[in-house]
Amino acid sequence: MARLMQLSLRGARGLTGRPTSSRRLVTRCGTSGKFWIGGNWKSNGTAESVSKLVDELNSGTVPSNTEVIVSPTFLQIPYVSQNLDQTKFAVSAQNCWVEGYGAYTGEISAEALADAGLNWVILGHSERRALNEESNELVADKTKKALDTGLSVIACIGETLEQRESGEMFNVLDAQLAAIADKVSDWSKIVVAYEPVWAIGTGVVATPDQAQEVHAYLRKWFADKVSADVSKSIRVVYGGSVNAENCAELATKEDVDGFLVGGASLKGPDFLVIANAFETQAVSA
Ligand SMILES: O=C(CO)COP(=O)(O)O
Repeated sequence: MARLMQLSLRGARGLTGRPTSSRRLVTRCGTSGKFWIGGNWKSNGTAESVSKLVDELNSGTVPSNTEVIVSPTFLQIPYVSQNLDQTKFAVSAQNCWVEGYGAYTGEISAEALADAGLNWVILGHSERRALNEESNELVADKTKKALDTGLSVIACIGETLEQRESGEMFNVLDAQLAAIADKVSDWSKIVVAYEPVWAIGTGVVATPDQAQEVHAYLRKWFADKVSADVSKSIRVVYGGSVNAENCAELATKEDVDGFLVGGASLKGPDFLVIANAFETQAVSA
C-alpha cells in the first residue's frame, strides 16, 4: 500500500517535482500498469551456463509491478521453460517464421512456439534486420502471423548511427512502425522495443533524455497514426547497453516503460537488479 501511494505520488508529481499529465498518471506502463523487462540471450548459453543463470534468476525476486521475460536460444527453451520459476518469469523466443508448419527447412513457426507453451516472441531485432536482411514488410508479416497465432510480440525498431546523424532517424522509425500498422490493427499484445543500433552491444547507452525524446515521439506517432487509446496503452521499452548501473535513471523517464536487455541479461545478479529498477526508483522517489 505504501508503495502504491509512492507510485501514485510519483505519477502525480514526477521525479522532477513537475506535474505529469493525467494520461501518464493513469496509464504509466500501458494498460497493464506493469513495467516490462526482457532479457534477450541472443545466440549465447551452454547447457552449463544456462543452468547457472536459471538458478540465479530463481533465487531472486521480481516486484509485482514488473513483468519479466527471458529469451533463450530455441535449443535452450525447453530446459528454461521447465526449470525457470514461471511465477516470476515468462519465456520468449527470439524469432519465428512468417508461415506455419511446412517445408521451411531451418525455420520455426509461430504455431510451433505456441505448441511449446510460449506466449512471447521477439521480432524485427536489428541483428536480424542487418544479418538476415529482414525487411520492414517481412517483420510486419511475421508480427501479424505471431499475433494471429495468439503470441505476444516484442517488436523491435531503431536507427543506425548514420541514420541518426543524417537526420533520418524519425523517418526510419516511422517506416518501421508504419509497416506493422499496415498489417496489424490490434496492438494490445505488442510491446515496442526502441533499440538504437548504435547502442546495442557497444556500451554506449542512450542518455535518459535521448531515450525519453524518442519514446515520447513514438507515443505521439501512435496518437497520430493509430489511436489515442493505443498511444496510452502501448508499452514502449528501451534497449541498448542497459545495465545494472544505468537502469534506475533510465526507468525514471515518463515514457520509458521497461527495457530489452542483451549482455547484462546473461548475468543473473545484474539482470535481477534491472528487473527491480522500476520498483527501486518508485520507492526512492
Ligand atoms: O540488443 C539488445 C537487446 O535486444 C541490447 O543488447 P545489449 O544490452 O547487449 O546492448
